[in-house]
Amino acid sequence: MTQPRRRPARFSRPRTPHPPKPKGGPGRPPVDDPARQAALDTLREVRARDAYANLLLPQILRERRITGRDAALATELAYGACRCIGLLDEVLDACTDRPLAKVEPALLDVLRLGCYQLLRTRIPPHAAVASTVDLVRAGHGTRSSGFVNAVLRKVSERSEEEWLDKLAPDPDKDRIGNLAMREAHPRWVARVFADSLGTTGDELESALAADNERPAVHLVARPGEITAEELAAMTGGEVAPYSPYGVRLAAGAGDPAGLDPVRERLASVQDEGSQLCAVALSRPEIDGEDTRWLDLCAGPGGKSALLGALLAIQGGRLDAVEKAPHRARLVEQSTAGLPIVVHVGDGRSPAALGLGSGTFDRVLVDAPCTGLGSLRRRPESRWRRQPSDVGELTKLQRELLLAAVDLVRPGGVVGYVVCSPHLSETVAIVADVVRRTGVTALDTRESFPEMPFLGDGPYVQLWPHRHGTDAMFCALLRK
Ligand SMILES: C[S@@+](CC[C@H](N)C(=O)[O-])C[C@H]1O[C@@H](n2cnc3c(N)ncnc32)[C@H](O)[C@@H]1O
Repeated sequence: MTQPRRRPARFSRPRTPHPPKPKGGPGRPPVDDPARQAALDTLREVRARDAYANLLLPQILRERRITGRDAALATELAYGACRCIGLLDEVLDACTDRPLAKVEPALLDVLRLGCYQLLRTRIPPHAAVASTVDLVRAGHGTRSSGFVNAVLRKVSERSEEEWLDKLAPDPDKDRIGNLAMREAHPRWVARVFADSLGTTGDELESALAADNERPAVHLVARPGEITAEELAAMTGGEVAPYSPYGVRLAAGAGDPAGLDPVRERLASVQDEGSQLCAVALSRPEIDGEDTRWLDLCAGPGGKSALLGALLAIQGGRLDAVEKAPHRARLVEQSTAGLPIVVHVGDGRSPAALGLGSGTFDRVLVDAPCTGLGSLRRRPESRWRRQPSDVGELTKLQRELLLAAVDLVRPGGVVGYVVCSPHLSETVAIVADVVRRTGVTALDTRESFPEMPFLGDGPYVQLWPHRHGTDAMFCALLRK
């Protein structure tokens, strides 16, 4: 292994250039470090079984009764390390004498956990290394712990900034690659954001950085049952800036499922951007009847519940289609008591479900997508998604939107929504369907009257760094 050149530290965090060598032998008892063990188990399951960290870790914490500071540390380490797996691997690769692919996967998990602590937390380096090495010794013996100790000691010789200066592409030659590594995104995702924003400048950096922040939790107050102001007073949250039904919970407000209004079905958890896209469908004026609405991709039912509640007030019925039976059941649960009929089936074959051409006044297509607009919610997902996923999804999105245009009546409105800023999933799909069917693109910005920074239109692309919402895309079309 070549020793990286030392450079002056730019960060003020405490640094120990040479953390102590591991002590103790193979007979040492397993460590009692519930926070790091929980984080490590999460990293392992994410790698080995494609688990979702944001679903698995809360379960581990509950089962092991890990609370308070340990729970906070486990969360910071597990989510933080998952978010920057690619960056951690670049640094680790520079500190090992064999390719990372040849490192035993279970040891790689440990290295990632240790590397994250060294680069991105205030944990003193000697504590980060020693506690990580203890985890290895407990599970793998002294030989492996020696290897981990040696690699992490190398990592600890530089701060994150210094590693980035050494490893990131030259910004003058590859600005996107540089920002991608600095903000811990795959390069292709940074490219997608740059294409959608139309810049590789400071705004791209802000957009990438926003994915590394933990999002605020939003509730939606069910229309006709409770107002946003009442919900805010009951939950200690504050009325959200844009959605007429939104409440933003204070950071650290705890599990929203335990809040009284949520248990009593007066409210549910829903990103403010999702609320706005559902409400937008209801906003353009239409002539004549306005009582038959359709949600063509309904599971798990967040937007159906909001649309169904609006229809309960004005009179009408929502048909909700969902292909996956278990998700259709979730729609039924989340919309119980509302004027909604749930159909299990494929939205591309609506006739098989008894849904006729030209029968609906408004149709929502909240299509399956890459989810590149909600990376801040799913720590590991940016590294799991592949550019090759896009082709299959865009085919499905196009087919679903064409089916929606067929199902809406002349004069009715179709809303096309994805949680992604990828141009292939957004404007390219809509442009193609407009061209093929002759529907009219509405100025969708008019149906987001509360929102600033909506650009030139006619469609709406929300962004975490601009609006504090997920990066939802919405296009409204009139037949
Ligand atoms: C983005 S999610 C919808 C989220 C939902 N509108 C909400 O607000 O809770 C897309 C949904 O479409 C479903 N889906 C995928 N292919 C489908 C198809 N061909 N027909 C109907 N639903 C489909 C997926 O199972 C998934 O539940």
